[in-house]
Amino acid sequence: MKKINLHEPYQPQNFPPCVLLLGFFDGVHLGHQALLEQGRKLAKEKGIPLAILTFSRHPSMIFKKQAPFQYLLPQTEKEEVFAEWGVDLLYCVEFTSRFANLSAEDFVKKYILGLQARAVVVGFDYHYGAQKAASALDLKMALDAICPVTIVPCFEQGGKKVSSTRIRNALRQGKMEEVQACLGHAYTMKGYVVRGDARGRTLGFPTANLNMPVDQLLPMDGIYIVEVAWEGKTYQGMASIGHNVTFGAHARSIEVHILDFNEEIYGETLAISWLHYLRAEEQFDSVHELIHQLQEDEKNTRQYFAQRK
Ligand SMILES: Cc1cc2nc3c(=O)[nH]c(=O)nc-3n(C[C@H](O)[C@H](O)[C@H](O)COP(=O)(O)O)c2cc1C
Ligand SMILES: Nc1ncnc2c1ncn2[C@@H]1O[C@H](COP(=O)(O)OP(=O)(O)O)[C@@H](O)[C@H]1O
Repeated sequence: MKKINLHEPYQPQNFPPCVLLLGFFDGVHLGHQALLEQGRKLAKEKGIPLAILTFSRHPSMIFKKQAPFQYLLPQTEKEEVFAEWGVDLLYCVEFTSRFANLSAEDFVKKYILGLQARAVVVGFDYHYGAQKAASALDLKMALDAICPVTIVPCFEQGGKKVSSTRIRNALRQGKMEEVQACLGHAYTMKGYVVRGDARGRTLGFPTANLNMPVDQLLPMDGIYIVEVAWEGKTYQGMASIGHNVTFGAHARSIEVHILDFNEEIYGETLAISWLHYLRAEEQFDSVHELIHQLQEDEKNTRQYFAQRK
């Protein structure tokens, strides 16, 4: 996949004809995947590259005072997913005031026809142009005669629209099964292992402490059943997102105890998949009670995986 950065006003270049998908695609959920499927099919039929027009940062960053934006999937990982889907070209626009103020007509001229689109695929709720005033239907009416526009209908799960907002809300409530149903796979984040207080091993439950992602949305605080991928292997585990309240005020940390595992892995990168919310973090009166609870968590975790088989 070739990535081409664009900054309004960009210099016209010799772009190849393409099938163009439009959108931000945060999380690349099942709704986004429906667009990718459709785009891939059209690109194959026409024998031309599949391209995506997206933004280097989330548009809300220029409208709201909220940096860093917390993504469902950090940009570099999203690009890896696009490449796996067979996307050939990624047009990445820096979302600036100048870009946001383009009229709908200018956007179509510069960023659809200018990028040599021969077919366009958008979702049913797509909007574009200044104040996002133009809709997917407007795009179809403006463009269809010269460049066919496919509008992908609403993709639902459990009778409700799949959207990045819905996934964010579910993450904030620890509803990991709903998140997974919308994504088509478990919510996953990558992090490398940093040192903690070296207390875990004394409890009989060593925990790999992960560096905190700065730009990815965390699930709600609590204790979870997880899967840990490391060096091409997958391990069962249980993880905590919280403040280790039993031991006084700590900054929020992500810690994972990997079952049936005993290796030093400081500095290693792990991918944690969040499968199921077990319980809230508790403040125990004694270390002994915490250990007892960790043993219970382990029992529940093993049971979960045994039943999943
Ligand atoms: C599955 C799991 C459940 C946990 N539950 C709690 C809890 O309920 N209350 C709490 O204070 N700490 C909880 N912790 C965090 C432990 O306090 C923490 O892992 C321990 O203090 C070791 O810290 P260290 O890695 O910095 O040495 C939990 C950790 C894991 C892995
Ligand atoms: N089963 C395991 N799960 C997680 N980490 C483990 C495990 N076995 C050994 N380790 C190693 O032990 C370290 C955690 O031990 P711990 O006493 O909790 O120290 P720290 O507070 O530095 O995390 C991990 O970072 C990892 O290198």
